[in-house]
Amino acid sequence: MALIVQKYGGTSVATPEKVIEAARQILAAQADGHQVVAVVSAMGGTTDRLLHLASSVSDQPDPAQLDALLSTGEAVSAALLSMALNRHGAASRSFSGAEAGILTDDRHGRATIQQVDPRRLMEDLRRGAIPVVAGFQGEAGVAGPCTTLGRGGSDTTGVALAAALGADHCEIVTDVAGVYTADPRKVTGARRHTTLLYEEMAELAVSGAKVLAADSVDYARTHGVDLKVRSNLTACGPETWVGYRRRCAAMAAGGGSWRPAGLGEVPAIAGVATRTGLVRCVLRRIAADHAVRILRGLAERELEVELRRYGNLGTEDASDLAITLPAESVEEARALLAEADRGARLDEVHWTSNLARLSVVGLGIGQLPGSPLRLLEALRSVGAARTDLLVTSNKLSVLTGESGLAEATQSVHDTFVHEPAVHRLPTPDLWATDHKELGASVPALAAAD
Ligand SMILES: Nc1ncnc2c1ncn2[C@@H]1O[C@H](COP(=O)(O)OP(=O)(O)O)[C@@H](O)[C@H]1O
Ligand SMILES: N[C@@H](CC(=O)OP(=O)(O)O)C(=O)O
Repeated sequence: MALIVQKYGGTSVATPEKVIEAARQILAAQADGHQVVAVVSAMGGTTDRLLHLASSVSDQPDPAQLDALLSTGEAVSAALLSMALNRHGAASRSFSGAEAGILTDDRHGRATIQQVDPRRLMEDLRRGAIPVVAGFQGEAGVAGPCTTLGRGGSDTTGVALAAALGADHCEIVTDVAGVYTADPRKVTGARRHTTLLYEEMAELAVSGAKVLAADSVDYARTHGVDLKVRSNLTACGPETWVGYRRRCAAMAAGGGSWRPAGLGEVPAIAGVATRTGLVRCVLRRIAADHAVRILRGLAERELEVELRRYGNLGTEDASDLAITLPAESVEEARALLAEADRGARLDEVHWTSNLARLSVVGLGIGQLPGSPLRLLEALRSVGAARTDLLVTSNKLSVLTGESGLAEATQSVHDTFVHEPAVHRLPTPDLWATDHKELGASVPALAAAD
């Protein structure tokens, strides 16, 4: 019937029992007449253990060797899953990313998929076999060295294979039943979405909702791959669909009429997400050429840095510069500042660590008057620190302290998610004709699970 790519995350292959359960679900899909390509992550905790192992041998491991090491985690789970499938009589073999035809650029540790040649997988599918692909990895050009795609990269492997194989959709199998309005393990009352648009999911993912890796959502959007996020406990339970086509279908089934949010109406909230482990660096009164040198240096090193503020607070020739970066990048950033500082005065540098960014995502939320104020109020009501408010059309975000983050997130979720939602959808070309015919509105949120 359909060709489906099923990606099993680290939590879904964490133990031999879970590997066997994954095999059972794959076989059930095959028995239903579907062709399945499985993609697996390393068994839960393995990648962190391998990183730790590397650091106990070298404080600066060669990036290519680090990739060679990290890719073994996925190789283990792929081989185990194939064995479990074989044991139940299914033809199956495991593939490394390279064997599966995944070609990347050569940026070790954060490679980008450039091309996928799925012919070997297709041969196996034609023979009725079930290919199991090690996620998170590829090769830098044909017969090039092994590369890895960055944390959470197996999601991108699944989506890229689904696109290359022309699969019906890509299933992301994980330890929750879909995408919620906040991490359901941390926020009481988080509600599962039945459908989400790529744009909503992409903002949630970059804001820290780790249920899907941000790169995989971008890949899915550009290649038109529908994503189904579901629990590893059952293939028939609740789920969340991410993509235009599925939202259209859900709208058709929902009845009612769709309309964009009017001026002053509350847009639908996709969710609240947090990122921890951030550090803020403020440089006071630095000269413009110096600021440019620093920003250029950060960009050249490809450090993940957010420019939070750059502005002149009164004096003509000097401004304040505020940046936020993940704690892992601080050492490199400090070295860069010291280098850029040669000959300049940099005595007023302030570092603040243990920060978190708390974001509220919703299409059009930034254009709604008063919504930034409500975010600040929600934080104030629980005594949470708040600084560097950022407002974009689809997101409000603020820096706060890591301590008290749970309470702050709950308060912001209570404030925004329990308000009545009106659906505000972009009209990509794909929809231009469809939505008029469908003329339906969908409750974006299922009843709380
Ligand atoms: N908005 C959200 N919806 C669902 N899960 C979320 C959300 N935000 C964070 N999560 C977390 O993401 C986790 C799943 O991601 P991850 O641990 O990377 O799983 P996997 O091992 O399957 O890749 C969930 O257990 C949940 O705690
Ligand atoms: N093993 C990699 C790749 C991955 O995607 O893992 P998971 O699916 O468990 O998030 C990581 O830990 O980042």
